[in-house]
Amino acid sequence: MPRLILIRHGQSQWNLENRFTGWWDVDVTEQGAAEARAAGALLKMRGILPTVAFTSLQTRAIKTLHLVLEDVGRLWVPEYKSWKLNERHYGGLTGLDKAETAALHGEDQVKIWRRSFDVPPPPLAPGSEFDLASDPRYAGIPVPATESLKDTIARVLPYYESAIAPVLAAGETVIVSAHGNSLRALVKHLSGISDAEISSLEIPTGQPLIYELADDLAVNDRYYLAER
Ligand SMILES: O=C(O)[C@H](O)COP(=O)(O)O
Repeated sequence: MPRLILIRHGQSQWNLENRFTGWWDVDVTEQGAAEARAAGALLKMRGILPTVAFTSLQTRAIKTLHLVLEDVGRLWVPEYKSWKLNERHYGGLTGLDKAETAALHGEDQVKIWRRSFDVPPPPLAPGSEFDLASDPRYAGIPVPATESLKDTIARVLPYYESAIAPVLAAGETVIVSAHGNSLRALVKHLSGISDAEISSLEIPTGQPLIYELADDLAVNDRYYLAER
């Protein structure tokens, strides 16, 4: 039977510093690496062993995936990376401290930027230190200036349908190591969460979220592995 394992990267350095990260590339902290190893140990203990892996082009998600796969003895499985699984782009908020931003713009405005469905943060200013136009991993890719969750869904969902769903339909156990908002996009679709309800869905770092699927990829069950 198809099975989907979703895991948000372990705590990142900018999660620790409470900074908006988005497409900026930061590493996991020691705690984040420990979260990933613990996730791998739990998957191994429960006998949930990935057979195909997907991740973004961002270090925190890639490293989390590799730490998990190492702990389950599956670094050898096929692995696919795509920018379409990147975190939502936080635009002009990239690098800012979330608390300082709330003090400057108000808690309500920051909550809208962080959790609304279709309101993007202000765009990244041209020439910003967080401009990724010259990053070789994005050569030929339309790097956004900012993204709402709706924008993120518009790139994550087609990738799920075209790249991930066919692998699941073949009966594989797929692990996707990604980010808070690119996974919220996926969970919104898989669990039929409304545009209004999605604002309250939070995905913790380093916790395997399991989807048990039917052969037609209908969702039979969804649970955090640590809670079952
Ligand atoms: O990109 C970030 O800052 C975090 O990974 C997710 O941020 P959020 O929880 O504010 O959406």
